[in-house]
Amino acid sequence: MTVLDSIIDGVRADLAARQAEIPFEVIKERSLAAASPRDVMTALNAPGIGVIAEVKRRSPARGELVPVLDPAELAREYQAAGARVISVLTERRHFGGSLADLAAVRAAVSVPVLCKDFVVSPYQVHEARAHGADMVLLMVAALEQNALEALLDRIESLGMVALVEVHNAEECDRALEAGAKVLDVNARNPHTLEVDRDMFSRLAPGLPFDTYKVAESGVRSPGDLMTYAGAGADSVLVGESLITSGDPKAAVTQLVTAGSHPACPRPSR
Ligand SMILES: O=P(O)(O)OC[C@@H](O)[C@@H](O)c1c[nH]c2ccccc12
Repeated sequence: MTVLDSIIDGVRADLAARQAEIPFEVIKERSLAAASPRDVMTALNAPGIGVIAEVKRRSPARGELVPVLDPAELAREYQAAGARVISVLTERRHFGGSLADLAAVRAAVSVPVLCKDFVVSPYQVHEARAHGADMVLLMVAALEQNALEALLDRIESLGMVALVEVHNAEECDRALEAGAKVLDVNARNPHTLEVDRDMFSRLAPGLPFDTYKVAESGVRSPGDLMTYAGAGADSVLVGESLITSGDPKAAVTQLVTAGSHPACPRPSR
């Protein structure tokens, strides 16, 4: 059993417990009654290379990242430093997150918010929206093709944007086939947790020019952002290196500054 398999098992068990408490119809009503989604595409398409900054308490690879983390305060710092979208890890068992973290961040910032979880059921899409999500992650590696398509449609029908995560060429084809408009190439292999920073530059040339491209995982510095920009990334998604930097606001500022520098390569879109 790979790391991804065991995470998904835990996600399904937690999901079953929540479903036993709140019926699908109720969570659906709450998602429809929530404040309208924010405009993700306009935020992502601002000039220069974008920074999506992640609120992440722990990781399967590193354990706890910092002892006390106030998600709302951290998100405010990310926004003040110029992050375009704030990603919130909501998975509990391996990342220490929660839907409460998502709601707290959504209330603290005015930029769009990404729900980062292992979504396997429509129930989770409605939960995400009910807690303020504007964007929802779908991992191709965790989903059969028909589930991927159905979840993507549901995310869009609620006015949100799907961030579709891929790790290889076959997953890129499946994501595009499903109609993904925003793709993220995760340099971390979800089965082994190993980071391969060349993954983006191998996959990006095969993607349509009008697909919005996010490079994800293992971004440590403005240099990494420039490298990904040179390979065609429109935005980078960064978690761990911000959280552990000691000064997340300064770390985001450095990335945003590099991404808007005239010498930074521009995507061709
Ligand atoms: O902390 P990093 O190395 O900057 O990586 C962030 C992000 O890519 C990582 O949290 C992630 C990528 N895909 C995921 C899927 C689920 C949970 C988490 C993730």
